[in-house]
Amino acid sequence: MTLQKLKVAFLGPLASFSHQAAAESFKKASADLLPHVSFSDAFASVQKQEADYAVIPFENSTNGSVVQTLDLLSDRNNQYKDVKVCGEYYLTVHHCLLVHKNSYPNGLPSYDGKITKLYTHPQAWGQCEKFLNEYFKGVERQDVSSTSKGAEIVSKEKDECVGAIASHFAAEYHGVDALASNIEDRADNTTRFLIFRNIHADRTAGTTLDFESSSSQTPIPNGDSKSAEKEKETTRKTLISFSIDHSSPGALANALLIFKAHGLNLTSINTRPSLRRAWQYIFFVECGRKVSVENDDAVMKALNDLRDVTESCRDLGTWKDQLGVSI
Ligand SMILES: O=C(O)C(=O)Cc1ccccc1
Repeated sequence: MTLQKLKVAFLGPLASFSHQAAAESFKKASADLLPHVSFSDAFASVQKQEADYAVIPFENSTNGSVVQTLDLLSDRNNQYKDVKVCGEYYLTVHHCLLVHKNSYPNGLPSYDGKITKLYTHPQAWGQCEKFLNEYFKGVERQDVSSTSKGAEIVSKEKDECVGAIASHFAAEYHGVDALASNIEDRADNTTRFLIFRNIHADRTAGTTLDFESSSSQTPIPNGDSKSAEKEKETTRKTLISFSIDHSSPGALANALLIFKAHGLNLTSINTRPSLRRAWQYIFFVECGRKVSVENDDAVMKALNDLRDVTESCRDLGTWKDQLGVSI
């Protein structure tokens, strides 16, 4: 029997932050990491079971939610019905301002203001505002599909008046220089990546990976072994989306009360436009609970109750909290 390597989709090209997150979160598994040109391509790969997992940025500690990911999760055309979150990974993100090789050998002090265009992924601008305002105020900004793509463009661009925001790793990979390093506004700049899989797929990394050591379906151990004790200390997170009748007073409050009733602690609420009617929204609620025998079916019960008070609702997955865990 040949054991096929796991296939993990990420936003490419190689040397993007998503590549780094995929490599680190799957370092204990035997996995092929597969670059994709967009988040939607990576999601589609998991839906079609061409990839076993996808690692996708969900929010950044400086710049907030990644709206493209929320839009994928909105799944307005029902394209990704089997794709659910199964894990998360926190990556500390350090950005550099990249320029042509040897164009500024003396670094930032010798910078003469000649750069007229900068490239990066939309997520990165908001993480480096202070630096950009100080050195590149008014310079044209061009969104590209990934930070690594920006570094690649700088390496190929004949006109030397361009720069990109990306990692040191991307600088090395594409053969460009870092004019400045650690240009992020905050030293603790961290991106939370969600790990997605297809609920119908049988291939899994199983207990090799920290994030998959228990799923919402796994019965909670009730013994007094060390692992049972540890498991009880674990927080599980769940993501649920729903839409409500906006004309009905209290509709949102009623939906949120259901989380409280089942002991699910609300940790974040996001919205995206419903795109069915202007000024109406899809709500994304993330909640957490410490696992116990008593609350093992809390999510299922909450979803049942939510169906009575929402227009539509969807379980987007349950996974193990990695924030309180030493990784
Ligand atoms: O463009 C990349 O490198 C990505 O993986 C998306 C991204 C951009 C900025 C911070 C984290 C992830």
